[in-house]
Amino acid sequence: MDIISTYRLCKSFGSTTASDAVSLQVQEGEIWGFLGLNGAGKTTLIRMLLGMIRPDSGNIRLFGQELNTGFNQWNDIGYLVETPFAYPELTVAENLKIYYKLRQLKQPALIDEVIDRLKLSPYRTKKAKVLSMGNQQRLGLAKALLHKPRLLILDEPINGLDPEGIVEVRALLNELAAGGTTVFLSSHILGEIAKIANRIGIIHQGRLVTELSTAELAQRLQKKVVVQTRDGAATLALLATHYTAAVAGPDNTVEISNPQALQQPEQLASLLVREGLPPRQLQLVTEDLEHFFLRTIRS
Ligand SMILES: Nc1ncnc2c1ncn2[C@@H]1O[C@H](COP(=O)(O)OP(=O)(O)OP(=O)(O)O)[C@@H](O)[C@H]1O
Repeated sequence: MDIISTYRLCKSFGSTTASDAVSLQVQEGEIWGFLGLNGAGKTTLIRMLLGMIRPDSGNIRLFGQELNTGFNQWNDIGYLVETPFAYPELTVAENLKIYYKLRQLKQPALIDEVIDRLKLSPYRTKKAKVLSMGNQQRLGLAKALLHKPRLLILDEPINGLDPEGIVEVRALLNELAAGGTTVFLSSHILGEIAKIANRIGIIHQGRLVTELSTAELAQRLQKKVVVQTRDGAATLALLATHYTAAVAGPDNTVEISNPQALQQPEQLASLLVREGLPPRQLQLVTEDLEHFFLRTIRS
């Protein structure tokens, strides 16, 4: 079942189109990463999903039910949008207790459970205002997870976390997804989202430019063999007769992206040796995510 489904969702602020006919589907147990530059429209879409702002047109279904018509699934949703808000003078445990009461929960053990899960035990009796940014983020996640929602919506959840914190959040989200929780998260950090999500949507200027699984992403990243010998011009002339996609690269290198060269670089090496141009460097290079992202939003 689609846990989230949007159809041609539009929202403008004056002359700025923040959401331009966005249609997307998120299935149960997926970690769906919403990727875009600052101002691309991620928060706007998340706020529409949470009913915080109304779309100008289009349609949202959560758990198969239309959002505008008597939607009452909020107990199944946890969220963290933008900076995690906490009552600064209250302790971590007290902050969670407020959410516990607001959500009208009936299992006191949930608070300890979530404190433990988010590794907040050492800070339990510390006031929220003295927490580091990373721990404030954890407290925000703890609030979002307190009631064990089926759908977790997180806007930039790894902002402010140190590398260790990022690894922990990634493990936590994987664990939740393995247990059937659906996670929809936004980020502008490409490398991280590729590691956390199993599907990625790229948004640019309010438009969903592409949507793909992380496995598809790995396939779509451009690959090339980069060769360097003592004579760049001669190497290019030689390789261009054997490989259609041989071009001059920086620093006297030659770059070849033919599948044949990618699959059998040893043949290419033998050819160079035979012709008196033994390679000083022969490397299989995969496009980095930053480059893929820029290529995608520009196309
Ligand atoms: N309430 C608003 N009033 C006017 N313009 C807005 C409002 N909210 C968002 N925008 C504009 O809509 C566009 C999309 O903003 P949005 O916050 O959704 O982007 P984002 O991808 O979440 O960016 P960021 O990563 O910086 O949070 C931006 O140009 C922003 O300035």
